[in-house]
Amino acid sequence: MPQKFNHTVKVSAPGKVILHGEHSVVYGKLAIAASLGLRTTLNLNETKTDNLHLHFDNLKLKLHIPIKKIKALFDVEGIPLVSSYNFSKPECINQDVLLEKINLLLKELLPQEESNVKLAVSTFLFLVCGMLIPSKVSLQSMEVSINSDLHLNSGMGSSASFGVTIVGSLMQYLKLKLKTAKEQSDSYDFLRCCETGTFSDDELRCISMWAFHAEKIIHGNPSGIDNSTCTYGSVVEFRKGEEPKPLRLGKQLKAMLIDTKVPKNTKALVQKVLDTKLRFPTIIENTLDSMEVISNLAVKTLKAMDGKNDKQFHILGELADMNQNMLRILGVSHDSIDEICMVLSNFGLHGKLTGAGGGGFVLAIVPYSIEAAVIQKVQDLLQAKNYDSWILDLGGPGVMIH
Ligand SMILES: Nc1ncnc2c1ncn2[C@@H]1O[C@H](COP(=O)(O)OP(=O)(O)O)[C@@H](O)[C@H]1O
Ligand SMILES: C[C@@](O)(CCOP(=O)(O)O)CC(=O)O
Repeated sequence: MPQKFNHTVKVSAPGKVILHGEHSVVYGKLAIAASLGLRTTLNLNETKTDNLHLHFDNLKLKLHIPIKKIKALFDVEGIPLVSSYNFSKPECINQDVLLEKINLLLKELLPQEESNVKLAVSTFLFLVCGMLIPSKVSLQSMEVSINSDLHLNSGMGSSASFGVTIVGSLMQYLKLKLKTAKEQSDSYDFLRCCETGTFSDDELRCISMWAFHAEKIIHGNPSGIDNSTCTYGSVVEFRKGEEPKPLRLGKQLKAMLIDTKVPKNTKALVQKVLDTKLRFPTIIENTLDSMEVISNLAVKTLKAMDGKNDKQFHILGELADMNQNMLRILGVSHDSIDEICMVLSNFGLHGKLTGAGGGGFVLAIVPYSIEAAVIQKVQDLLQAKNYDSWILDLGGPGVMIH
């Protein structure tokens, strides 16, 4: 075990679900997302071992990387990694050049590992290199453990939660280092050095931006909805390129989440929709437009909820059914999703896929008035078909320092 030494940081961030607008959000349409009570947590401890010790529990990965090998990655001389770079502008970093160097290192360190492990490690190294370069804080040995309550590759935003947790931890670490060393750097003014357990609005914006760039490594062309929701938390309206707008709801929303146990690949599904759009532009564009209308109506309905009766839940249910049909047209549903939606509909619940689809999770908003015995019966029936399910609160806090 590496010896514990000096600074420690603990940060967590939630996962997310998309209530309406997955896929259409990629094309600039309105979406609604909510943070989940399930979180990813990172513990960072400085050590004295000349290594970066990585423990990614969900991937059963334990990896030791010599610090000098990581420092060589951001040896900027001769390589244009950075052009007019500053900490709050991650887009200035030459991501392709940095990732190429990281991938070469990973070929040596993880020759046999599957691509999901390599993507997770390269995301981590990208953030360590990208965020530390402009800070002028020299990298020192540390132990980093990441553990998540979320299911990976299932549409719960595990990759964004993972990215936001890493960015939040590195930001908090930098704040501690800069404060201790009183080092002067461009980032010093930007980061609000404080001992409280909160991030400032500027810092949250910066966390979401860095996490968006990290998401590109795993997703290719993300809309930004996942990193925004995992950073800010709450139930939000989201449109690509804009900051999320929290929906102030009168009462806590609850959802049933059902695991199809079919793994999905977000990057491939986003590409599939694009391919279909290129072949049938009018049909797909009309479908995406209809999804925008559904999201707008869902926002209005959510805002009108007063918790007194189920009127708004009926409308939300109809909108969920329509949205699920649109997602079928886009070609991202799956037999298991259809089977689950059928079971739910027999009990007056309205399921739709959440996230990229192709498997992953089905989401159904739970009306306030539904009896616990009915919920139990639905869950038992789903279990009999080998589908696990949970009732979860929607809209908890975003990234947090512990
Ligand atoms: N807790 C975690 N530890 C390590 N890697 C993670 C973790 N969570 C997510 N990842 C990375 O993100 C990938 C899942 O991303 P993605 O397919 O987008 O699923 P999701 O819909 O859950 O975000 C994983 O294969 C892994 O590379
Ligand atoms: C399909 C999409 O709208 C949501 C993907 O969500 P997830 O990766 O399945 O959690 C893509 C995106 O918005 O970047």
